[in-house]
Amino acid sequence: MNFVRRFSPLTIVIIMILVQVIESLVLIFSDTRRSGLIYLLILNVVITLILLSQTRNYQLRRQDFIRKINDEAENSLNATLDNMPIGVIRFNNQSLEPEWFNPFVDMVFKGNDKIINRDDIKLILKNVNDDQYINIGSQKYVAELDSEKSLIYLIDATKEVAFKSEFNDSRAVIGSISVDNYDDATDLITDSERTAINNFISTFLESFAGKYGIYIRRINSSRHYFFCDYRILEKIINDKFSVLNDFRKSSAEKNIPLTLSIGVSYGWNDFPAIGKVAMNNLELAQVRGGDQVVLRENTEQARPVYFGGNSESRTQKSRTRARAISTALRTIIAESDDVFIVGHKYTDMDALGAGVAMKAFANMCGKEAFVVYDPEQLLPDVGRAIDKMNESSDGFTHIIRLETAKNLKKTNSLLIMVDHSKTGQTLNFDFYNSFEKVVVIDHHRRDDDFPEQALLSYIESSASSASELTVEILQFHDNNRRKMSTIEASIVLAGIEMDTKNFTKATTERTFEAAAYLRSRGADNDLIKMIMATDFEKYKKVNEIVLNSKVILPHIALGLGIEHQKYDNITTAKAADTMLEMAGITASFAVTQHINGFISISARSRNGFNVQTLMEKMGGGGHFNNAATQIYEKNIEEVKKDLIELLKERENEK
Ligand SMILES: Nc1ncnc2c1ncn2[C@@H]1O[C@H](COP(=O)(O)O[C@H]2[C@@H](O)[C@H](n3cnc4c(N)ncnc43)O[C@@H]2COP(=O)(O)O)[C@@H](O)[C@H]1O
Ligand SMILES: [Mn+2]
Repeated sequence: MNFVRRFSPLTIVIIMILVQVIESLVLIFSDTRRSGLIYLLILNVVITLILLSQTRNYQLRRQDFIRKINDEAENSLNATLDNMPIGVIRFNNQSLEPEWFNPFVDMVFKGNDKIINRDDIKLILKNVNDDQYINIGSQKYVAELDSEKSLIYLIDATKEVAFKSEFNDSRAVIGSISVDNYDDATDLITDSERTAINNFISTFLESFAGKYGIYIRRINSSRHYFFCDYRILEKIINDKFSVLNDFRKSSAEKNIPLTLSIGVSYGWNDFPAIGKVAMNNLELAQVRGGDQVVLRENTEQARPVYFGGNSESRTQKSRTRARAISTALRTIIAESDDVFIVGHKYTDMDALGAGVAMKAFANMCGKEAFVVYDPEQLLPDVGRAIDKMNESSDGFTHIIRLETAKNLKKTNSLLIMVDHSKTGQTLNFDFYNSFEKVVVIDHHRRDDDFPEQALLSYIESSASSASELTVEILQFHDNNRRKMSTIEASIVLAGIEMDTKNFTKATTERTFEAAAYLRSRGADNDLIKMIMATDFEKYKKVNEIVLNSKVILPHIALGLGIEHQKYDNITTAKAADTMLEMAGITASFAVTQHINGFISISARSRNGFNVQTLMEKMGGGGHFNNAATQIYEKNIEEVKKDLIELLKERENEK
């Protein structure tokens, strides 16, 4: 009968009426007495009432049961919310005030002696969007947002963060240390003196390794390798690779002009790749002038980080490298159909001079060569030099416009980039990109953005100019007595004169040797003066900036362009040059609005003041004593403020 309880009262009444009808029919047809029918009716009514009462009891019990289950479920959900190690916060999405939160949230914030408020909600929401860990007290949390329900879930990630940092700390680090100028310093000394220098180097580096717990191995007198994990590297980074300064000072005390170049890389698992990046970094540290560290993680997207670079590049006394480059370049030119030479954007006299010398070199190798310029980016002195070239000889001087060069270029042509090594600075990127074979000859410290397909690169940051480097390469050609005209020699010498400010800056004995060679090829002083003469109006604009200058910090001059006036590169550069000539000034900065809209800084310095790293911090670059940058989307005042802040930071670091 149990199943009957599940019927509804109406169903039971209908069933019982049917039963009554059937029973009545049976009795009528069996001729039974009328009183029997009445008894039967009464019996059915009683049965119906009993069944209805049972059904009602069943329904009531079922509701109680469901209610009880619901109560239990609610209690257990509340207990879970109360006890689970996840914070749940409901907030008002207009005011951001917390409306409800579970005890875990209370515990997180009470642990910090406070109750969660709208500022906490704001902070959490900011970090949800930035995908950051949230620091609350000593713990770290990740937050998930259910924006539809205005709910925040707060998950304790302290252990995860600790594990991650443990994991990162154990990354492998490989480093290579090279002693700069070791060969020059030990060239003309006795064996016992050399042994003393070797001992000094080994003892110093062993004590450096001991201090940090590094494993170090000597490969030869001037080269060491070291291994450690990232935890140790981090300490060395926090000390800003003070090993560089310590080594420079200790060797100076011993009257040995030595510095260190260090290449370091780190990463997971792939040790050969980490080692290779470390070696590339060492090469970069050396070509940037030595006395510095280049650090880059072994990942595709990692960018190099530089430390040091606090001494000017030392001159390589030996010209062995120039000879080797000259030989290698002859082979590359011999295998090419012809040669195109480009300088940097707004090609200057040094770039043009180096181009003319390389054209002569290619001609000596029996190949046709073209120096490419862009009439849209023509500086006045370069324009005058090109006009002079065109006046002389047969009218076709192989100094050609970019558009002509694009048409002449063949699949097997060679591109020589002179006076720059950043693809972003090349005269025209598409033109550069159309070459499969590229050679780089430059006197700037090497940076990233170096041409990937370079077959050969000759970078000597201690050289005065690119023109000087190319003259040396030229001199090592057996055929060097031929194929350089007076006007060509004059342009190359003008290039050296421009970068050395008439032999008063960055000159070495090699600069004068190159100049003597050019003089022997007929370089003409009057011609050079005519080419390099300053335009009268430009001179006035240079003075405008100089007159608007101030000594902003001890020995540091800052000149500003006049508001709403625009200046070209050379005017700004010349103003910085002029300010540096003033008594007591060791660094000068000219800040102007460029004719192309951006803000331009030219920076010049002397006496160990590194303007290159300063300009690098502002997105530019250049040399130790001669650097610049271009800044978009800021005005002169903002740039001036940033520059002064960096200069003050530099003062504090000293
Ligand atoms: N964004 C950059 N990244 C890396 N390096 C950069 C960047 N922008 C500039 N540089 C390099 O910084 C130095 C200094 O540049 P500058 O513009 O201040 O000065 C150069 C020329 O404008 C200037 N110059 C050219 N002709 C003359 C002239 N007739 N008289 C005086 N000054 C002149 O001389 C600087 C030439 O520098 P060089 O090419 O390095 O020899 C520079 O290295 C930029 O490449
Ligand atoms: Mn140049």
